[in-house]
Amino acid sequence: MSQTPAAPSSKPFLRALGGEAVWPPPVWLMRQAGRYLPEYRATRADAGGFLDLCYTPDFAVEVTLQPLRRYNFDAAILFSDILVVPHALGQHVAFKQGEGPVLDALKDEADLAKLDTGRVLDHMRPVLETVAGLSKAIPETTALIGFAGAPWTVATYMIEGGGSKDFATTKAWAYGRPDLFARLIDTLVTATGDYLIAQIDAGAEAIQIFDTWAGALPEADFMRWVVDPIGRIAARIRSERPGVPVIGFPRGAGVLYPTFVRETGVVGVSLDTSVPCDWAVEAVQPLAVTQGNLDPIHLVAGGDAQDAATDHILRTLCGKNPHIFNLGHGIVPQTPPENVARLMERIRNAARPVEA
Ligand SMILES: Cc1c2[nH]c(c1CCC(=O)O)Cc1[nH]c(c(CCC(=O)O)c1C)Cc1[nH]c(c(CCC(=O)O)c1C)Cc1[nH]c(c(C)c1CCC(=O)O)C2
Repeated sequence: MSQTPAAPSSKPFLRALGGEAVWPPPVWLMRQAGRYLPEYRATRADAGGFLDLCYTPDFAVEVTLQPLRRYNFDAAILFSDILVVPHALGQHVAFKQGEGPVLDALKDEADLAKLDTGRVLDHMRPVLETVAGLSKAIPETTALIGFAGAPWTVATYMIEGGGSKDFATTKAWAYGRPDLFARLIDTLVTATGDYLIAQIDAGAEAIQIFDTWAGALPEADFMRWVVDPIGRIAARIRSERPGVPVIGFPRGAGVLYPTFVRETGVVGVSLDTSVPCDWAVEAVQPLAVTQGNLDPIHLVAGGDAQDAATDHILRTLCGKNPHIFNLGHGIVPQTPPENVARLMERIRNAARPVEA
């Protein structure tokens, strides 16, 4: 029996992930829902705590839609956080205003043994309800992105008990007790895979896996703790939910970006701000659909410098090869919303570069 090929999507973001050099390039911004928007701050105040916002579908749907209303982005990203996975596994997680996340740090084997993958999907019910609500609420041409943190980055928060400058405790586990650390990573691969498959079943059309701290590891450990776990999650999605594109974000991977793409099999890869665009055209675009990589601080500074940096990405990464316009990391709270409007206008009105 021959399979009917899927109808080409009317969603520019999904067309780009399918390999089409869409013009103007589809655009969304990492952390597009957040504190730079006054309407986000108002909803967050109504919700109470940050986790209440994540676990109350009406609020979470509302804050996901807020940046779409202003800027008509090509994709919506589920409003949640990467740290709902440790929370779902039974670890204590809190978000303190002005302090960022605080977790009860995992100290030993006994703490590891308490993590329970069996409770993840039940815990995530409200988040999955948000995904289902969003898939009905977003405009027809907007794609819905589900996401999770990568095992390595999530493990750093679980072991350090929050943010960290040098990940010294996590690295000491990874290097000194790789057997124990592998158990944590395996737990996260299972929980994250279950959670992402459930997001797809609730309506997510693409998945992004955030490995914010991938660049902290030397090569051999990058292969073992970044590439291998993300590769296993991506392979599971390919086999259990074929056709749903996965975007990896191995922030700080540098010259290992091509290796990351080849070894994980991701369809898309998000380039951080430090990746030179001309290098990415040669080294990464033949292997995957790229996304990125405007410095989020350009959206703070604004003006001609923002325009010039935007044009550089449009002229190099876009037009010839499929590319999704985005930032190289999340938008920051001090961003003036009018600079995002300026960016959108610049991208949507740009003339397609003439092919050399
Ligand atoms: C490392 C990481 C986290 N969370 C995330 C990452 C990976 C991406 C990256 O590197 O930026 C991912 C994330 N966090 C959030 C989203 C929502 C969707 C979106 O992008 O719009 C996404 C995709 C909401 C959030 N997650 C958080 C906020 C701010 C919370 C508030 O309203 O006070 C938002 C909107 C809190 C958070 N969450 C995290 C930290 C360190 C903090 C505190 C620092 C900060 O406030 O930015 C962990």
